[in-house]
Amino acid sequence: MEEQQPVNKQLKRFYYPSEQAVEKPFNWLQMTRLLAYVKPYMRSILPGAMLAMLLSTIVRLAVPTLISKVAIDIAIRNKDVNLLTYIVIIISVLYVLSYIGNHFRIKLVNILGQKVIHDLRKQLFSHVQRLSHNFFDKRSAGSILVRILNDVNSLQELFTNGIINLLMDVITLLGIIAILFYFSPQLAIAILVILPIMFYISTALRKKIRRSWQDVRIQKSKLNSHLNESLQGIRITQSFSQEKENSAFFDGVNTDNFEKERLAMKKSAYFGPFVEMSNAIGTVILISLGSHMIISGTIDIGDFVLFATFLGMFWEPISRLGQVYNQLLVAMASSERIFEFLDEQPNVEEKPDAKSFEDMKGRIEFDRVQFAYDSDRIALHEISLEMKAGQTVALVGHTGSGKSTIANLISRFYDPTKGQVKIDGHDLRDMKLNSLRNNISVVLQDTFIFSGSIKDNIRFGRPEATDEEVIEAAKVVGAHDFILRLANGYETEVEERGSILSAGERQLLSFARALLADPRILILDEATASIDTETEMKIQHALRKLLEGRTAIMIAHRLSTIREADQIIVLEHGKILEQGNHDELMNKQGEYFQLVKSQFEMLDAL
Ligand SMILES: Nc1ncnc2c1ncn2[C@@H]1O[C@H](COP(=O)(O)OP(=O)(O)OP(=O)(O)O)[C@@H](O)[C@H]1O
Repeated sequence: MEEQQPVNKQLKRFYYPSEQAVEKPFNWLQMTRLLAYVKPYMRSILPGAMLAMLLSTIVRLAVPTLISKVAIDIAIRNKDVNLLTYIVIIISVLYVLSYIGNHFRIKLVNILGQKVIHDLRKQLFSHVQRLSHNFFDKRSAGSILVRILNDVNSLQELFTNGIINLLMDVITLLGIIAILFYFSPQLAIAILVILPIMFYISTALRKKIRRSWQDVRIQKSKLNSHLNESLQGIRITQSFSQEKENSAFFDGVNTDNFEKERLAMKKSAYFGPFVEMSNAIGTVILISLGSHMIISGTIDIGDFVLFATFLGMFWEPISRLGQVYNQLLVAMASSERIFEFLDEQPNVEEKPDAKSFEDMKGRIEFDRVQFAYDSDRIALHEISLEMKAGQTVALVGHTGSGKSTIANLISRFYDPTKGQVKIDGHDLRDMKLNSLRNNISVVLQDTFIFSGSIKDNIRFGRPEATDEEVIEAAKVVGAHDFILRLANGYETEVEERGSILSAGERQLLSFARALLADPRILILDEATASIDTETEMKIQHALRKLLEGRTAIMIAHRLSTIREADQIIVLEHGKILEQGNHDELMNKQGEYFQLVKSQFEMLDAL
């Protein structure tokens, strides 16, 4: 613990904002929305589960009543062996029914819970997938993961056991109270008078216990976050020899976790004995008052046995009700977070009457386009440009000048705040998103390789492509040779992010992927940055092939890739400074000329 503080204070690292409240006040509206997920199963699973639950509850109440009021008070008192035999048979049949009822209740309720969770997770995932880039800009992947996994999981308990248990417990409690009052209102009042006091104390105790377990959960999530971050950044940690600091921080979080868990256990340990004590008080009242009542003939021995049995059965549902209440509060917080995601609408929306691109040519126009990611920082200032179909256009400029932003607007990952982005004369906002994006391939510097075979990674954009087409695409971009050198060639399985491949190899794979998808518009965002100059020379030819007949937007710092472009657009602070081909811009001796000069000076200095 001591070691953790200085590390934390000095470094301002490993900052994990606490999870939002783990529980929220009960909210009917939200509960109704949550319960709507059970609706599809109202006719299939739910009636069976309810029936099974009712059956086992009735047996639970009927057996003690039969034993006390019929077996003891009638059969035993009158020494009626026949009646006793009947009762034994009836009770046996009831228990068999209860067994069957319980079996089906547990089975059906679990299926119901799993189905609801499955539906909810499916809906959440497909909704999140459709959200726009700005949604992902604002959130870490980890926090989205937590909602799709943990928040949905925390609803599972409510849907599997919670709701049915709630009904079962309420019915059991009301049943017990009704039976007790029916047979002896006086004794019932005497025993149940302690109920509100016990209920109050147990609720207060539970609240404390609940808070402690919330602390444990928050601490656990910090532990998870740290573990996750540490494993992801292990290479950097090792290369900067920060293992000791990292371990010290982990020790701190781990110890905190232990402390919180110890505290929660300590508080929880009060609850069991408290329930026993409540039982004991009830029993004392029952024995002292009940025995007097038997002697005075106010009640029968059977009533006494009935009260004693029900008293023992009373606390279980009460304590479980508290548990369901906890589940409800946790579910409120989780469902609030889930609904917040589900209510999020994509910023980039498709109009209902959106049209499809028929045979896109690839002429791109920006008509006085202004764009800002945040309202206070403008990334593009009313720029106008035209990229003719089939042209290769290089976007050049300092870091942060707006090159990737232009590419993002062409793919319509964002909509301009002012002006229009058009392809073949159509405003992108009037077109179907799929029909636009099916015509565009983007190759980024940090290309993403999915887990799976090399072959399937190449055919990512066109899953129906044949093996021959995959190999042909790899050959054209010069990836074929290195793929053949892998353990299983095209069938080699790569892990998530393709860490067994070098950055350059991953890049070549993404070229093959782009070529196979055969887009009309190709965006290469710093795509050749990870490839060494020699390989780049080799693939220049492949690159030309890749660009052939398509409109290509290349974002590059390297002169060799830029100079062959038909058009070079020089950007600065979101504005176009210069435009033209290499020779024109060199003659102009402006910003581009300076950029080229500085690259040569840098090379000379080496
Ligand atoms: N997702 C985002 N959210 C908010 N601001 C962003 C986002 N992406 C980029 N920006 C900002 O927009 C401006 C333009 O960024 P852009 O990525 O277009 O630059 P770039 O020219 O491609 O830079 P680089 O050469 O470094 O890739 C920068 O000021 C950047 O900080």
